[in-house]
Amino acid sequence: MTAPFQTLAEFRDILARQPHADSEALTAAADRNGQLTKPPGALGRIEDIAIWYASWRGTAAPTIDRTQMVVFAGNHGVTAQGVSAFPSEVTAQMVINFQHGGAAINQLCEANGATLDVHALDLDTPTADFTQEPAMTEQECISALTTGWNAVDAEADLFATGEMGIGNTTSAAAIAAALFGGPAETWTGRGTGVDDAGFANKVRVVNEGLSRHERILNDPLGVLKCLGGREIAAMAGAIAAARAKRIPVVLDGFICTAAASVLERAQEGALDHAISAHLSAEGAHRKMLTTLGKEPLLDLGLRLGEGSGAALAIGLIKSAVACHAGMATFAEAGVATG
Ligand SMILES: O=C(O)c1ccc[n+]([C@@H]2O[C@H](COP(=O)([O-])O)[C@@H](O)[C@H]2O)c1
Ligand SMILES: Cc1cc2nc[nH]c2cc1C
Repeated sequence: MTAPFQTLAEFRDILARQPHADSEALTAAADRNGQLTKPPGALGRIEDIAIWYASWRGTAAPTIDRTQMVVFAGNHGVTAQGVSAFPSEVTAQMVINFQHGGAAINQLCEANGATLDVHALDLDTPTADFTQEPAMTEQECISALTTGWNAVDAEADLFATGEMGIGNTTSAAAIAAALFGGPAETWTGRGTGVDDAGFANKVRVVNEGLSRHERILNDPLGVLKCLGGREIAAMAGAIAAARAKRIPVVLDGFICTAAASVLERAQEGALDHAISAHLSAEGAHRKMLTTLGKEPLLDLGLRLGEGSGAALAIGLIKSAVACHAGMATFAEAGVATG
């Protein structure tokens, strides 16, 4: 797909003109769900997932045949402030690991039947330290959004995204604090595992970022540019591109949800086609999801990122859609209704 925007203002306009769920397909899918051989509601949220999926695909009984996972990687200038338990070199090293098939996400995609694409965004040129200046120029931010937009396979019928970027939990916390307000400490977590002093330092850094960029805090795309990262902008671009193609999206953990939050704050309802895969162990993820009105599918204590939680949730979504399309109705099976 070729990205149809060249400025942040044009991207904002596109968000305002995105397609919506198909209400006829939703009604038809709900009707079919009511006829399937199970007590009403007995498959719990699995039923809701199938109906939601059908409403985005625009047919009563869709199937999932082509699931795409895309992991975006970026480096962060704010790591100069000592915000991570790991050095920045790990970002590029993990990208090589992804390419060689050695990371958790490789196994999770294989196990759950998803293709995996990895996009490394200018790893040799980290974003600027957001305590000093905007993390990205408008052009850099647009370029990252474009990479994300163009990464989506138009033929995919389920799209999942995740990230790799040492330092990006600090960026995600700053984005969340800017978008949703409230004290920095309520949005800041331990990331890869900083100690108490490290946590206090992250809170300081988030607060410095918020003060430095105070003027743009009411502009969600300005927040992305000033406090975000390339992989975060790319995830936002990809989530928006999937919406344009009516491809349902599976969101990963804390950083992915922060990227998604930018879209929701820029355009209410921008995440209606997205489902939260899991509740991350990163402390503020629950608050972020509650604010977005999203209930995560899984709660496994994950804090890996790289799309891992989303890959695990793909199995559930495929199962939901397979039941919906493949189960017999009471009439077909000759089973008596209650
Ligand atoms: O997905 C999450 O919720 C998550 C929570 C904590 C850490 N991570 C991963 O850890 C890295 C960021 O951690 P940090 O401490 O360097 O900010 C980045 O590569 C993320 O993929 C991811
Ligand atoms: C080893 C390692 C793997 C990761 N995968 C996603 N984020 C990560 C951070 C680290 C440190």
